Amino acid sequence: MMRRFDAIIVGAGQAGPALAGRLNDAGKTVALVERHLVGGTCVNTGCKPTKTLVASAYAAHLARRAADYGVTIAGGIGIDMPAVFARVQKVVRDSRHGNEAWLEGMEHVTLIRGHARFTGPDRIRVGDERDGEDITAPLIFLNVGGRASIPDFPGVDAIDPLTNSSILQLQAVPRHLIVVGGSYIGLEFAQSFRRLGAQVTVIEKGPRIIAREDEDVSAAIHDILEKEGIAFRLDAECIAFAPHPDGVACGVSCANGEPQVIGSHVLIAVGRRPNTDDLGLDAAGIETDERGYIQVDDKLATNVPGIWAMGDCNGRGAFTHTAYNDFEIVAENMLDGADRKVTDRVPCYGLFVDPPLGRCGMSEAEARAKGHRIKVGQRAMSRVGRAVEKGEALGLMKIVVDADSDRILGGAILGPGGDEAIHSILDMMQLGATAATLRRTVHIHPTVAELIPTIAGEIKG
Ligand SMILES: Cc1cc2nc3c(=O)[nH]c(=O)nc-3n(C[C@H](O)[C@H](O)[C@H](O)COP(=O)(O)OP(=O)(O)OC[C@H]3O[C@@H](n4cnc5c(N)ncnc54)[C@H](O)[C@@H]3O)c2cc1C
Ligand SMILES: NC(=O)c1ccc[n+]([C@@H]2O[C@H](COP(=O)([O-])OP(=O)(O)OC[C@H]3O[C@@H](n4cnc5c(N)ncnc54)[C@H](O)[C@@H]3O)[C@@H](O)[C@H]2O)c1
Repeated sequence: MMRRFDAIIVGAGQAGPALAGRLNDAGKTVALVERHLVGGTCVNTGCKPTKTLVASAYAAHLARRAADYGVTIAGGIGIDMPAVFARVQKVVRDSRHGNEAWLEGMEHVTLIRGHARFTGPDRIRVGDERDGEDITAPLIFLNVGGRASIPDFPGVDAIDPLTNSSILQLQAVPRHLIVVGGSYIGLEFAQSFRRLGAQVTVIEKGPRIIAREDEDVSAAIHDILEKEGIAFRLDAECIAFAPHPDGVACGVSCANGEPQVIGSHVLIAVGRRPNTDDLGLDAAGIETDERGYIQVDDKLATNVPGIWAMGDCNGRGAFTHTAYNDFEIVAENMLDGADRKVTDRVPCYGLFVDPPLGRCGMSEAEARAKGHRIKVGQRAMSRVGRAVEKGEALGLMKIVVDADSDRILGGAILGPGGDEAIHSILDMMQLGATAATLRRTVHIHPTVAELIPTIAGEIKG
């Protein structure tokens, strides 16, 4: 028997449940298929647990620095790792349960647990051949997300490496955590575990960490992390692993330094891959690129009429806010007669090391590469009053402006509250504002964001 719905959504991550809600309100029957945990990556193994861990790590760091503020802590500080992880798990559980309760309250939505696979352009098999069921709908929305990519490093099968998911199951601080990959995932875990007491080495194949950022931003973050005691091995070309009496030997074959790093645990954080390899896309004729990302147009429609792809699996964003924006685009175009497009959004994201990096639009290097003649306004956090008052004056802020039109092209704020303050530049960019408009805006004293109009007035070619 084939159950029929008005719509099928595969994946209860960041776009699927919200779309189910909109369709439900419009009176449509919806099958929402989820094979694992409601909330997907962000809620269960991504944003939420990591930002909760970052908060514990920040508390430990601040406690160690208490004397800088004239505060004494008798007997030193300790880390109760089971309590740290219990806090992480509670935040995750509460969020997941909240999502589940929200879905259960939707009258026309049926949550079906199981793995979904296309058997035709309008039909999906949930579960295996024997025990599964077939469902069909004229509208299908894919929100299948991604997972950690584990390259075929020599020896990787012999060492049981950690990913962003399994590292959250640890009950104790690793003695020496080797983090392979010096980018968003790797650096957030590296700093958190360092502050919670682990020795940490980051191994990166490129010549610098977070290579998507401008060199000065990348260097400032490297410097901050190194001063906290994190070791870096850059230009690591031939990474290989072998079991070792002390845990794991990681061959790094770098140009300089020891050829091996011996650690107790290895976290692999070298990128993500979309969950599209086991979705039966061929049965529906849905096109992907060579890395498995579903090909979509500017309104997130696939090449097959009636099928859309939202979130990480379409390769047009890799963040929770881009997945959610995908939902808004699809829902408003379909239900409200809107004309929203992916290319209308200004790229933005945070890197939640401490101090955090907030980013929007183009980096300086990107703007130059795209042929813009640019001007840049810049200031070190040591010259930002609020950062100095907080005793957190590490980092920098900068604004990139098109020299010909005076339009704001991008911004970076690495410093206390940088993840929040960046929205002041982001919102101006969404409105297509010029640096002159930003310069005339009055911001609240004393804040980090207060300096944004000042910098907009100091831009140089
Ligand atoms: C460690 C880490 C930290 C992160 N931190 C941040 C952050 O601070 N800010 C930020 O914006 N982003 C962050 N991200 C990225 C963010 O988590 C993702 O961009 C976001 O979760 C993508 O949402 P999604 O809905 O596309 O996919 P997911 O959240 O991955 O959801 C996809 C869902 O589909 C299900 N599914 C897959 N295939 C099938 C199938 N065949 N049948 C049924 N169900 C299926 C999966 O089980 C999953 O529940 C982080 C990611 C990681 C790994
Ligand atoms: N704060 C956030 O919003 C946040 C946090 C975590 C993750 N994410 C999302 O998750 C995605 C994946 O993050 P990520 O950090 O895993 O990947 P990434 O693609 O951002 O970076 C991978 C890093 O690993 C390095 N690398 C690649 N292959 C390697 C190899 N063989 N050996 C050593 N180093 C290697 C790359 O040079 C790069 O520095 C990001 O693109 C981001 O969108 C977002």
